[in-house]
Amino acid sequence: MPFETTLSYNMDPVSVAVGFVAVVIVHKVYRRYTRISLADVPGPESASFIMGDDHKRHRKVMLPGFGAPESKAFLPIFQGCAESMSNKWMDMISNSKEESAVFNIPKWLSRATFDAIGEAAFDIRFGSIDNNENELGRAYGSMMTTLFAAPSVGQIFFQGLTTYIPLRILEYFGNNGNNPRIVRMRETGIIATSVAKQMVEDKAEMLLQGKGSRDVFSLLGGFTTSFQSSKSDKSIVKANMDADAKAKLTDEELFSQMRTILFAGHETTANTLSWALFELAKRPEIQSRLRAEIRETEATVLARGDTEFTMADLDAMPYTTAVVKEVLRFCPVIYEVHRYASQDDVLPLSQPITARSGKVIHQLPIPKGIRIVASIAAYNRNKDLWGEDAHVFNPERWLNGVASDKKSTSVGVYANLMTFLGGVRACIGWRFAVIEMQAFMTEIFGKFELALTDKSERVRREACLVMVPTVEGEVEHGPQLMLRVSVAPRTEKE
Ligand code: HEM
Repeated sequence: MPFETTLSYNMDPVSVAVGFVAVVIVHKVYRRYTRISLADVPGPESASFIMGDDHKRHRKVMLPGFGAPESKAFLPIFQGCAESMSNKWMDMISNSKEESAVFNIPKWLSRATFDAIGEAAFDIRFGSIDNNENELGRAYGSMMTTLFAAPSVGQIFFQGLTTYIPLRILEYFGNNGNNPRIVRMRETGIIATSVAKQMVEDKAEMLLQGKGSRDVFSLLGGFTTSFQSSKSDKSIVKANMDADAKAKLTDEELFSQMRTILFAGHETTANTLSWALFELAKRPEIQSRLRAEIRETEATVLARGDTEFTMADLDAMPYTTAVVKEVLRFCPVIYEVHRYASQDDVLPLSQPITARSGKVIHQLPIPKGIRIVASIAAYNRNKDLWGEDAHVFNPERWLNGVASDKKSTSVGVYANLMTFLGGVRACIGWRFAVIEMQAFMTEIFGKFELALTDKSERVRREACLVMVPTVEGEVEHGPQLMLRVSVAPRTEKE
């Protein structure tokens, strides 16, 4: 990286457990130009950008919406969105002459997960699966590839140069620049804010009428300064009654959080699911085993008179759980994080490394001010943790004890993976994401068989802050993963 003092760090398990998560990971930084322009999308007050005490305050406000019971209560919403998508697929397959159809998977999943985040987080029906007309859904759709895919040498050079340009000039450029990528980012930010404002207005009215439901926002909304004045209203969620006035979010902060949740809460899950479908399309034997477990559980569900899987049903499906964990290990869509050290530090290493000088190093000195690029993907494929076949997609490792959840260097919020990170900046929506994945995987693989196409043989992992599938030579077409989908036959017993 030109002009910057950067440490590229492959997430040694010991230093992750001992120091990285605890000390360094708290302090985050984006390359300034990217940060300024990217802040247009979630908003400058978003949890992704704020630091220190402000960050703690935002986390405290948001956490009640993302606990285990709250996330589990969203299962029927996720199942409904997955089913809407699969009903569309069924219709399109039955109308096709070939008894199968080719779908651009990330586009469908982006629409379905956008509907899911709308309903679960804000109690709003975006209806993207039905008509794909939602302006914000469409703006988000190909945003990451438009902005960050295949940067030219000039763009990379400019990014490096921004370290030396005064912040005010960069901000002016971010707010007024005509570069198509900056314009796109700005416009998406404007649409996202107007959607957030509309949602706040609608929701405020509902909450004040005592119609708040269990969506994340009903919990979040209670903390805003707007609601403080109406504290006497008994209808406002209990959280608001208990909240310390200093802990509340301003309206601007609330809009930023809503934009963060709208974006972080659907593109990550949509791309993770896309990679899941890709890995399974390559492996029909894993699909069959998964489908057998799903249909066996389905038979139990129907026999007891229910129509949908409960959380207990999903949690009692060991193979499906193993596949979900393996997808999250093998395909971490946020593949690296950027931090800087706010103080001198030292990180111990699990294995000594030999420097170019020949000196053997047992710990890594971290000087104040150094920027650290930490690879989540490298941690998730560390052979010491995941076995010699760490580079192979193999759900079996979660069943045969190789990838036991309780490693001696246990880090991360889920399954000892770094996919959702760990520590105070861990993903707030990880439970939400895991349950959403369980619901979508069960719906898709219970009903369909997936196969590769000529185009999917040319899939390329496009690193645009989120790892997005594109096709070699067709990056300008945005997210692309074309898979052939057919209805999975049922045996007489099923
Ligand atoms: C498979 C899906 C997901 C993955 C892999 C993922 C991963 C991550 C990672 C690695 C971070 C830390 C980024 C950094 O600090 O640089 C993060 C932060 C965050 N995620 Fe997720 N995420 C997912 C789904 C979700 C969902 C569904 C939501 C909300 C509904 C969400 C909301 C957030 C928020 C608000 C933050 C910022 C937290 C903070 O800085 O305090 N994420 N996510």
